[in-house]
Amino acid sequence: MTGAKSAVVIGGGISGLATSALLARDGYAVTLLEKRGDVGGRAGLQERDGFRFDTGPSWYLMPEVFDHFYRLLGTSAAQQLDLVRLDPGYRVFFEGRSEPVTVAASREENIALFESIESGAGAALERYLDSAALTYEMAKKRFLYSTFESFLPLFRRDVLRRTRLLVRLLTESLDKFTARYFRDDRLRQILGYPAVFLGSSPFSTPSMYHLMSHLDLEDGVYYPRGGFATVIDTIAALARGEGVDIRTDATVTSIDTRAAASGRKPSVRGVTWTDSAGESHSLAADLVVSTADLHHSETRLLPEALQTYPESYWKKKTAGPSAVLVSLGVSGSLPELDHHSLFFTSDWKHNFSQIFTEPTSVPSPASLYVCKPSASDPSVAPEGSENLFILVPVPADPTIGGRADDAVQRIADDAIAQVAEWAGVPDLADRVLVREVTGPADFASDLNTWKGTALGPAHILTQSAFFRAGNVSKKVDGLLYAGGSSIPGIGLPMCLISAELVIKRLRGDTSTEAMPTPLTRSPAVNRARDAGARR
Ligand SMILES: Cc1cc2nc3c(=O)[nH]c(=O)nc-3n(C[C@H](O)[C@H](O)[C@H](O)COP(=O)(O)OP(=O)(O)OC[C@H]3O[C@@H](n4cnc5c(N)ncnc54)[C@H](O)[C@@H]3O)c2cc1C
Repeated sequence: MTGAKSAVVIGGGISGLATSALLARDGYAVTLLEKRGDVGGRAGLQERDGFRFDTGPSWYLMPEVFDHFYRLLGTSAAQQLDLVRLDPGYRVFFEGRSEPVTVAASREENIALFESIESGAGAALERYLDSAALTYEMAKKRFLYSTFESFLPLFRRDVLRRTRLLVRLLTESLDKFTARYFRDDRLRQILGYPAVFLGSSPFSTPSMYHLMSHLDLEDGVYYPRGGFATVIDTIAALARGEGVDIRTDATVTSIDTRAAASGRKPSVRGVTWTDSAGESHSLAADLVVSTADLHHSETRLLPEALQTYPESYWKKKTAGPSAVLVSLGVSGSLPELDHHSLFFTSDWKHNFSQIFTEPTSVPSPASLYVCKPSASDPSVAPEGSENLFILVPVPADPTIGGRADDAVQRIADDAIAQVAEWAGVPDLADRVLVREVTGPADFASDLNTWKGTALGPAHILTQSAFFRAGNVSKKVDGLLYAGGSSIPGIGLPMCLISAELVIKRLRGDTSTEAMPTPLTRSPAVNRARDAGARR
C-alpha cells in the first residue's frame, strides 16, 4: 500500500493473527512471521488417522469477547463459527467417591445442584454468582480493555465506590474466599479450579477471579464445531483478507533497532529472520509487535541494554504450570466421560504446591482434565471412535522432558490408568488407536515458552492487571507486545483483547472500555499514509 506504515508481527498464535488483522485494518502493511510450519501456536491442530486433535484450548469462555473481536473486523462470531452451548457443562470425578458431579448449563440448575450437595449451598451460590457477575462486568468495563498507560480513567465513581471490596478481592485468595461460602470440599474444588485456566492455583490467585465462575456456571460453556482450529482458521482468513502477508517457517532471530537521536530512545528498524533452509533475511518495519512469549522476545531477541524485562525480572516471577498433554484416538464409545471431565484428587492443596512451590515435583495421582470433543462433534474422530485429550498440569520445568522421554510417556501412561480407574473404563489403554504426547520440553522448544510453561506467567496478584508486564517496550520506540504473557493475560479471549490493546496503545487511547465496532482507520494512520503518498 503506497505510503502505508509497515509492521512486522512476530508469532502466528491467536494473538499474532488477531494483532496483524487489526493493524492491517488500521492501515499498516503487515507481515506476520511464524517459526513453525503452521499458524495457531498453543491453539494448534494435529491430524492423524482421521482424528483431529486440538493441541491446546478446549473451553470457549467469554463468548461476547470473541464476538466483539470479530465485530472489530466487520463480521461476527455467529457468521464465523458454529457454536454449540454444552449441556451439561461438565462432569467432575472426585478421588475416592464413586459418584461424579455433573455441572449443568444454567444458573438455576447449578443452584439446585449445589443445594443437593450441601444444605444452604444453593442460596450461597446465588450470592456467589451475583458477586461473580458484578466483578466480571467491572473487570470488563474498567480493567481488561485498559492499556494502563494512564491510571486516571480508572478513577471512576463505580470503581471508587467499590474500593474496599476491590482491595479485599485482590488480597484474599480464591480458596479462602470460597471457604467463606461453602463447607463441602467438592463445591470448593469446583469453584477453585478456574484458577488453573489462569495458570495459577486457588491458594495464590486473588479472589477477584471468582468472576470465572460466572463464566462456567452461569454464562455457559461453548464449543466451536470443527474444533478450536476453526477459530484460528477464521482469524487467519480475516487477517489475509485485510492484506496481511502470513509467512510460516520464518523464525525471528533478532529485533533490530536504530541508534537514538540525542535525547531519544532507539527505535525499531525491523527484524532479522531465518527461513526453513537456514538462510537469514532482514525485514524493515516502522513497527514491530512481538506475540511470542515475552521472556523469549525480550531476553532472546534484544540486546541486554534494550531489555525492559531482563532475566533479573523473570527470576522474581512465577510461571504458570506446564502440562503433559495426551491426545488419544480411542475405539468404541466412552459414555462414562462428558465433553469436559475434571478429575480432582483429595490432597488437592498438596497437588498445587507440588506444581508451584520449590522443590517442585510431578503430582501422582494428578488433578487432571479430559476433553472428549467427539461428544459434540463427529468431525473430530472417525465413526465408531472417540477423540480424547488429557491435560496433566505439571511444574514449568523443561527438565521433566518432552515427547521423546520415557519419564513423560510414563506420566501419560499413569494419566490414562487414572482416567480408566476413576471413570470406570478398565480397558481404556487397550482401546487406544492413536497416541500423541507433549511435555514441558516440547513447549519450550516448539513454541519458545518461558520455562516450558503451557500458559504464561501465573495470574497471581503481582502478575495481574497493571502489575502484569505491559504491552510496550520502555527502551525501544515502535516495539510493542501482545499475547498471553502480556496484558490482560492468559486464554484466547484475553489474547484477542491484547491485540486490541496494541491498537489502543498506538492511538494513545487510554479508555478502559472495548473500542467501538467495526474498527475504523485512525486519523493518524490516514495522515501518515497521505504524507507518504505525496512524497
Ligand atoms: C494445553 C492448553 C490448554 C489451554 N486451554 C485453554 C482453554 O480451554 N481456553 C482458553 O481460552 N485458553 C486456553 N489455553 C490458553 C490459550 O491457548 C493461550 O493463552 C493462547 O493460545 C496463547 O496465544 P498466543 O498467541 O499469545 O501465544 P502462542 O499461541 O504461544 O503463539 C506464539 C507464537 O509465536 C511463535 N514464535 C515463538 N518464537 C518465535 C520466533 N522467534 N519467531 C517467530 N515465531 C515465534 C510460536 O511458534 C507461536 O506460534 C490453553 C493453553 C494450553 C497450552
